[in-house]
Amino acid sequence: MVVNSRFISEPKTAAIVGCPFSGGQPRAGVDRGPIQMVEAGLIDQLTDLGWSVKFHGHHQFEEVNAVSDPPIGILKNPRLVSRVNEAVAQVVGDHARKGELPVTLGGDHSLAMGTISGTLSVHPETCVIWVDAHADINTVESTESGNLHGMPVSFLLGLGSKIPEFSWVKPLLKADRLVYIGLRDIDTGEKRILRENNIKAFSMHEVDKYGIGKVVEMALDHVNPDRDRPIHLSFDVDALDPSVAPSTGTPVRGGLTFREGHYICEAIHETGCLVALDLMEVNPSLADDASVRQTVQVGCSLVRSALGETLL
Ligand SMILES: NC(=[NH2+])NCCC[C@H](N)C(=O)O
Ligand SMILES: [Mn+2]
Ligand SMILES: [Mn+2]
Repeated sequence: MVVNSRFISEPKTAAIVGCPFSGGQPRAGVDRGPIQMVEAGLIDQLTDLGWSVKFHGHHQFEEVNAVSDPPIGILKNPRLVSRVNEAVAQVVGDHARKGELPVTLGGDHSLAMGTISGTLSVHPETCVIWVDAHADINTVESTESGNLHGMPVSFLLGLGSKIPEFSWVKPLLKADRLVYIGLRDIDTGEKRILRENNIKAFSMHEVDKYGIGKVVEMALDHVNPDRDRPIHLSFDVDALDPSVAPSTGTPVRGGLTFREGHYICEAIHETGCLVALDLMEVNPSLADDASVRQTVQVGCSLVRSALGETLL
């Protein structure tokens, strides 16, 4: 197996950043996602692909958990989410600085505030490909739920009013370096934000219209026209149809097929530009045992595809 990745040093090392964290949303159990993916054999699977894999156990957020954390406005667990993400940004940045590929396993998608901050601190030219049913771009003003997993992108872009607690998040992501694939459940306020900031998004409508091959090509042409910029792929497992990945906190029907999800990962691997990967929102406490096993396995196979597994 040939690992294709021009920004990663030899020997190609994948650093698993296990983040058992659920504070960005209300449903218990999403903190078990990374634990189950590792237990399902992900480390060995990546080793078999030719990676040297670093994994020193899941990150512990207990100390952070202890702080008293009343809502700020309607934002829930703001201090907890902020501190955990600040730590994640540090860890992801440290791995990236060493030329390793950080693979962050969530946990809820608020963690991307940390992972993408970490990546951008090392690779400022990075573009972000966000694969999700949701845009996760609510601002402090627009959020209706107050769940921070619906907001990380607005923090990274510097949109909305600033909260002192999150002052460590630098707005290093430019709107034209971000592209979405798989969207189908966007809040009214988010639609306006996407429009006003001219953010490129390929919803399921475009996936149906053009096919996934063309959509990925157009997405890359937008954020990475010469295929020379580093890519951070942030994959929310709820981008997949609930029949493919049922165990997740905010499932939305009409999603990506198994192959469409894997195709995205394979095509991004082929660019050789991947510098960081997130696999988020696997919640093993939702749905029956068979559905949980299926979702955990899909999570592992998406990671393998992004790290070079091919069908032939
Ligand atoms: N990462 C996710 N699953 N996000 C779901 C977000 C749902 C909704 N837009 C909200 O802001 O609450
Ligand atoms: Mn989502
Ligand atoms: Mn998400």
